[in-house]
Amino acid sequence: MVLSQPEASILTAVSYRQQLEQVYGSASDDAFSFSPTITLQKLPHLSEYTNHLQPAGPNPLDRNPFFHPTDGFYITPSDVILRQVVYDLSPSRTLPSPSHGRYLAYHRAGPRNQIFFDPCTTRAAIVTCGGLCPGMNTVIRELVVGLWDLYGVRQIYGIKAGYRGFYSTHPIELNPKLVRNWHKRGGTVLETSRGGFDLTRIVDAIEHRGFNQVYIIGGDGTMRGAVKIFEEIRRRKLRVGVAGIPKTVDNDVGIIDRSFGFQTAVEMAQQAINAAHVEAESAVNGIGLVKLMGRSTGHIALHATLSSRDVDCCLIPETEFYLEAKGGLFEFLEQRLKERGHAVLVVAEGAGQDLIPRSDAQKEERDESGNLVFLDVGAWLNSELKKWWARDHPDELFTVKYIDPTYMIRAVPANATDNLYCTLLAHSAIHGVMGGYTGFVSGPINGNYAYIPLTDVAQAKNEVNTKDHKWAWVRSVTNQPDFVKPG
Ligand SMILES: Nc1ncnc2c1ncn2[C@@H]1O[C@H](COP(=O)(O)OP(=O)(O)O)[C@@H](O)[C@H]1O
Ligand SMILES: O=P(O)(O)OC[C@H]1O[C@](O)(COP(=O)(O)O)[C@@H](O)[C@@H]1O
Ligand SMILES: [Mg+2]
Repeated sequence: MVLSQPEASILTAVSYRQQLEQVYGSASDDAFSFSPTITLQKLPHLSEYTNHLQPAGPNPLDRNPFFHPTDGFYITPSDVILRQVVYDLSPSRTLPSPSHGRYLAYHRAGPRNQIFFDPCTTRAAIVTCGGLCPGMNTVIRELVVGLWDLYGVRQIYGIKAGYRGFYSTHPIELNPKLVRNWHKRGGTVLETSRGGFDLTRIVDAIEHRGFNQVYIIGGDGTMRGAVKIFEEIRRRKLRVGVAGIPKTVDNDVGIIDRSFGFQTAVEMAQQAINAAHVEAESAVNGIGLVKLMGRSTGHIALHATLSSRDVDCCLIPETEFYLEAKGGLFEFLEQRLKERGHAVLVVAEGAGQDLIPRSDAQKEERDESGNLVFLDVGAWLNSELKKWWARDHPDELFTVKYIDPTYMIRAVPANATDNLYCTLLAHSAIHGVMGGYTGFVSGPINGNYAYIPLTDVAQAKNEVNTKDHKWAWVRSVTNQPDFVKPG
C-alpha cells in the first residue's frame, strides 16, 4: 500500500505515541520511575588486608583555608558512578533484571573525610612507563603539588626511567618548586622505558625504600604490571597504596572515557593531514598519505579523519582492507582521482599488517615490553600505490606524498583541555590513596571521575567499534568502501 504524505505522517505520529505509551504505561505524570539493581564494583582497601588499620585522622582539607568542606564535599562509599548511562526503556528490550546484567557502578573519586595516611610519614613514589603521551609531566606535577598542598606530604620521589628505575637508579626528590613548569614540557622529565619489569625487585625496592604510596602512570602494559605489583604488595601485607593513572596516546585503555593526551595528539595529527591535503591538491593525480600512531586501535586516525573532513579514506586496525579487485582501495582511489584530481589517505600504523609480506623473523619481532613490532604500513602503501599507477596508467602523471609525523603527535606538551584533565586525574588518584583505597585507577566514566579496580582496567581494551554510529559516520564522510570482498 502506498500512503500519501499526510496519511504517512499521521500513521507515524500515532505509532510513535503508542510507542511512548508502551514505555510510560498509562501514567499521566511527567515522569515515571523504575528501581534498578545496582552492582557496585568492589574497590580494594588497605584495611582489608593490613591488621588494625585505623584512619590517621580527619582530612586536612578541613583546615585548608582555600577549601570550605560543606555537606556533600566529601565523597562517601555510597557515592557511585554508573558505567552505562544509555538504556533502551522499551518493553521489547527489557531492562537488565536483578539476576543478570545488573547496573554496574564504580566508586566516585574525590576527597574522603577520613584519611589513612599520616602526611608526616607518607613517602610517595611516582613512575612513568611505556611510550610518551602529551600530559605526562602535568600528571607528575599535579601529583607533587596535590600531595604537597592538599595533604601536606613532604616526601615525594620520582622513579627514573620506568619500572626498571625502582631497582636500578636512585629516586629523585620532588617538590612544587622543582616541578613548577613541568606541565609546559612534552615528554616525561622522569624519563620512561619499556621492559625491565622484575616484580620481586620492584616490590623489594618499594619495601626497602619505605614507600607507602605508589603512583604509576602508564598504558595497558603498565597497568598489567601494576596489577602484579598491587597483588604482590597485598600478598606481603604491606601498607602501601597503589594507584594507576592511565596514559596512552592510542586511547586503547578501556572503561574510561578517553586517555589524557589523546586530544592533543588528534590536534597535532591535523597538521599532517592539512599538509597532505595541500600537497595532493597541488599535484596532478596527487595522493596525500598520512600514517598515524595507533598500535592496535585506530582512534587517532578516526578522530583526525572526522575533524579534518579532507580525508578520502581512513584505514584502521579494526577493519580489513584490500588493494586490488572490485571494491578495493585502488578502484576507489582511481574513482576519486577522476572526480576530484586528488585524494587523502589516513592509515593507522596497526592497519593492514596481514597484507604486508614479512619474514618469519619479522613475524616474531617484539619490543622490550613484548609488544609486536609492526612493519611500516605507510611506506608499504606508498610503494604499492606507485607500482599500481605505473602499471595501469604508465602515461599519466601521479604523485604520492607520504607524511609520517610519528613522534611529533605525542612529543608535545598537552593542550589546555588535556592539562586540566591531567590535573583532575592526579588529584583524584591522591584522594583515593589517602582515603585508603589501593589497586585502582582513577579515570572519567561518562564525564565523572571514578575509581576503577586495576584488574578491570588491565583487562579492558578500548577498540574502535566498527558496528556503531561513529564508524558509520566516518564512512559517510569519506564515502570509502566497506572492503567486503565480493562473493
Ligand atoms: N603483562 C605485563 N606484566 C607485567 N609488566 C608488563 C606487562 N606488559 C607490559 N609490562 C611492563 O609495563 C611497562 C610499559 O609497557 P608498554 O607495553 O611498553 O607500554 P604501555 O604501558 O604504554 O602500554 C614496561 O616496563 C613493560 O615491561
Ligand atoms: O615509543 P616506541 O617504542 O617507538 O613505540 C611506539 C608506540 O607507542 C605508542 O605511541 C603508544 O603506545 P603505548 O601507549 O603502548 O606506549 C604507539 O602508538 C606506538 O606504536
Ligand atoms: Mg600499550
